[in-house]
Amino acid sequence: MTQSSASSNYRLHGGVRTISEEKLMVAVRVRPLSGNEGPRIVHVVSDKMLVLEEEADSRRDVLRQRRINDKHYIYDRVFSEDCTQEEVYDAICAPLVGDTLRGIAGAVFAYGATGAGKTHTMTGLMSRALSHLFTSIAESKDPDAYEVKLSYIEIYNENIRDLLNPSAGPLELRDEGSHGAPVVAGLSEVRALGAAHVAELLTRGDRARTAEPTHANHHSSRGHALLSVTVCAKVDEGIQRGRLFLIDLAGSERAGLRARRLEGAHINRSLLALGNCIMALSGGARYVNYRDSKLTRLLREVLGGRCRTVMVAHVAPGATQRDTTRSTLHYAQRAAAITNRVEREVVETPMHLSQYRTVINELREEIARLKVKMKDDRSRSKEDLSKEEMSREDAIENTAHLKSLREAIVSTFKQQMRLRRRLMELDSHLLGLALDAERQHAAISHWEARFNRLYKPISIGTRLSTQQSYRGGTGSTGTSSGSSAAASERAEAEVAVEQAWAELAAVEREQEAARTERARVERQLEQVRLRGAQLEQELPAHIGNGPEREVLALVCRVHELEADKLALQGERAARAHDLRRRDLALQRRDAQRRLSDEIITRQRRALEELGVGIEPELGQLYELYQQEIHASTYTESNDVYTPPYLLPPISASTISDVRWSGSSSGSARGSSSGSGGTLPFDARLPRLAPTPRPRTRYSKASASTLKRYASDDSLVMAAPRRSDEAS
Ligand SMILES: Nc1ncnc2c1ncn2[C@@H]1O[C@H](COP(=O)(O)OP(=O)(O)OP(=O)(O)O)[C@@H](O)[C@H]1O
Repeated sequence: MTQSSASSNYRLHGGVRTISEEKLMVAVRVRPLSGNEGPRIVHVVSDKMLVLEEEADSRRDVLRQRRINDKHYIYDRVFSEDCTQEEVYDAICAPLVGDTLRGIAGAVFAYGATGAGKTHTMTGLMSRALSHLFTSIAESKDPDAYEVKLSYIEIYNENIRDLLNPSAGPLELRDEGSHGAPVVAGLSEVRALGAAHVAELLTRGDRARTAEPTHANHHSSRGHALLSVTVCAKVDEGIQRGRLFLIDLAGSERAGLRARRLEGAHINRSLLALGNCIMALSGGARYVNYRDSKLTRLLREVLGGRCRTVMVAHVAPGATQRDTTRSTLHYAQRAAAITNRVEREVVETPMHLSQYRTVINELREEIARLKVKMKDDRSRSKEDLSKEEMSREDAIENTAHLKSLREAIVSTFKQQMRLRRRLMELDSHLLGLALDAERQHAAISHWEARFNRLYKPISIGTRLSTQQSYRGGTGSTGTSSGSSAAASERAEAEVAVEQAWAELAAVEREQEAARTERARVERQLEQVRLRGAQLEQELPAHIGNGPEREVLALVCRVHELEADKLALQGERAARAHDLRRRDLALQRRDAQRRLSDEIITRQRRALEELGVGIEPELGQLYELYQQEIHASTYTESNDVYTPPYLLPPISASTISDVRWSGSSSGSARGSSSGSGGTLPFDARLPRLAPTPRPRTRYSKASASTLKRYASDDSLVMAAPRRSDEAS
């Protein structure tokens, strides 16, 4: 697998073609009755209809009243508790997998109250969809033409977490791109190698989800989970991109434990925003406010966008759930009125900036040459025509020759454009691979810093054994003092690092293959260019007045338009690339800051354990640092948000020793003025630990890469060199 993009786009754009306008498919799944939820009030009548028993208004004629009040609901599909996971998959998700392979985006989202069965359904769909996808690819004509990538995020307390890289901090959601597409900056997209690999990734992601017991569900998901599967395939027009979004929403819940109020409020707020979007879209509103929550911003394509979307509403059948069931069924009915414009997406491959420039320059040169020839020829042909009358036979012969010449010129031009595009694709691919490599280095670096050790090699072939010398490592094995959490984190680190090395090796192999292919295409392009030049040489002698000249002028115009188009694409690519570069830099800063936090926290603990006082100025710096972190993690929407990175307060005893009250309250925003602060600097303070030895492999690689970023406007980023790594 390869973790690739520095950002993931949740909106589809590029060369798209509308397939059809379609209503959302709405299905309802009723889960089995559980022991403590009263008598059954939801009855599945058919695979399209269910009945919700309502309470009788009066005690007289209860049966009659009930019949009047009971409400019938009709949906595209209703699944009773007897329906298997397989049946649900076949009915709603299997067709979307076929679509994904054809470049069409599809989505399934599970909706409903807590404990209604959303995660149960989505877990079944996710594993089946991915194994179906890989089977279909394997059975296709050209399995190698496909590439599958996964990203998996959770929105928890309005923060976006990368479930495939949970140690990364909260990710930023940006509106960018030509359509204001929401982009999750810094999200890892992992290239999936096969069904088994995907199963492992999903397990890893699911383990990282936030779950707590609630009154209705002992393992309740407390955040919304969005799995995005992207399938790219090479087609004649460019790269066809199909996407499948599988979304497990958190369930709404009435106010519960104090500790859960915050997350409950966030869940309810985002679900309310989602409900509002559903109501607005189903009512045909001209303006739909997606901006009220991150969830709705991310689901913009899924609701009222370009996806073929299925909503699976989940209900519990018991009487105690009547209100939530009614509300869920109501929203599901409204959602059925939403229309999406389903489209097939073929994106032109993003190109490499320097390549844009080269191609544009070449095109402009070609245009200039053709124009000169036309000009020369016009004057000459006028002279010629005035001096000598061309025989009729010659004229016919010339016209025929010119026609075939013109066709040959146009054909070589097309070939050149195709080969140039291929070159750009390869450059762009190489650029992506370099970023992939960088990302793997960053992942290894993260774990090495986390455990202050160099990781042991893994045996995944001869290639990796060359890395052994570097990774022989000096770090301690870091034997944990028995904490099982620490042990499991270490085990996770081992697996993550092992995968990172394996991916690095895969990336290098791919880089090699891409370079070979690039050299081959370059040779081919040179031959075609020579041929084109020869054909142009023939032009002046044969061109005449009239329609031929017009056609030639048209060829020039086509060249000009192509050049203009490329110039525009180049600008767009430069902007996109710049953003990716900034994302990577931000990620680095974030990692550095975490490391600083860790160092400061440990040093503070050491100070406490040694019972030494700290000088007031240092105390104030701690306080300032804490406030800075608080300010930078405090977001508008999180008015009751607790920043995750607060450093632990210094214990009261240490503080009282120094009569400095700065952070003794433990408050993130405690006063830093201090009441004392008169104690001189304590000579027993431990020295700062020496700066951790930089990981040569990563630091050098990143330094050289960043330097290139700064100085080289060609935007080509080289993968870290082996010589760097070995040192
Ligand atoms: N169709 C079903 N058949 C059998 N068991 C089910 C079914 N649906 C749900 N369950 C069981 O009901 C319990 C609650 O389901 P689940 O965790 O999927 O609910 P949820 O809607 O995701 O809840 P939350 O929003 O709190 O995460 C689980 O123990 C699950 O195994």
